[in-house]
Amino acid sequence: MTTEELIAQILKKKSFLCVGLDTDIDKIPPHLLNEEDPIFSFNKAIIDATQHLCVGYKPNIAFYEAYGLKGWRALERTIRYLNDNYPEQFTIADAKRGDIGNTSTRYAKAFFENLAFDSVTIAPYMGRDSVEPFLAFKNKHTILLALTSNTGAFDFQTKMMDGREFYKEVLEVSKTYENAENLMYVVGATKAEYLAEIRQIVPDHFLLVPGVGAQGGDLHEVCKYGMNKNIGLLVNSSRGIIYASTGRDFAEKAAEKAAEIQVKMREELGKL
Ligand SMILES: O=c1ccn([C@@H]2O[C@H](COP(=O)(O)O)[C@@H](O)[C@H]2O)c(=O)[nH]1
Repeated sequence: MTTEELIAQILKKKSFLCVGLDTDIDKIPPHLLNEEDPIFSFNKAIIDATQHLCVGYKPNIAFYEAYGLKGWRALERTIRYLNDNYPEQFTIADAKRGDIGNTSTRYAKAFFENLAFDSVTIAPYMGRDSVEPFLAFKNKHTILLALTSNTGAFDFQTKMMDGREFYKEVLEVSKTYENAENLMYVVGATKAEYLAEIRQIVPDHFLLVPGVGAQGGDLHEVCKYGMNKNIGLLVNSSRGIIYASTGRDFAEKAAEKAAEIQVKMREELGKL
């Protein structure tokens, strides 16, 4: 999917919500456990109930890898279901990969070609040659961790390096990478006050913002400091939406939670 197509979807749906598919078999409604593939059945119901309220889905790969082959099969079915039925949805493999170039190319093929995701999250720590193999894929997006939502972000990301914070170094240096127009960045909603300075460095790139909902980030603050002329935000909520109920009404309740966020997003978009 191109960035222009993503922006068009946001304007059409008046939403920049991404629903996180962090599907944990211990948290899904018990009646689904009798199904042949409970994880996929859960995801399918959540997707069908929320797709009109959001523009993207972000399965976190850890929740699938944890179940071995069964988990990978559920992930494969989920991304295929999305691409076949809702190709307008922007898909994110939250995998946080990155390795020497030769290996990064294989990761890129796994997520962009084999699984056909639109984007993948990447850790910047190994530098240029670990990121550029992902950027080489046309109309695919590489989402680099910049300033993450967790408290551990202060261990390294905000430390000074050559006169500026490390996360700012990540932003500045990555702009010089080949095909940098295919970059997006992760910035945690819990650190919304940093967004104004981040926007000075990357005014045009899209930001993936996790951390509203269960982690307590504030949507209004994120929009105030992070929105640009093309919106430039994809705000993710996982647990706050998908585990709204553990009963048979789980999909309906998830849609209610997604709708609550979408209403606020519509208001924020109205201010543009
Ligand atoms: O800085 C980051 C980077 C990634 N995440 C991931 O986003 C979701 C958030 O889930 P919630 O349930 O809405 O808290 C999850 O997959 C994280 O691994 C993040 O939270 N922060």
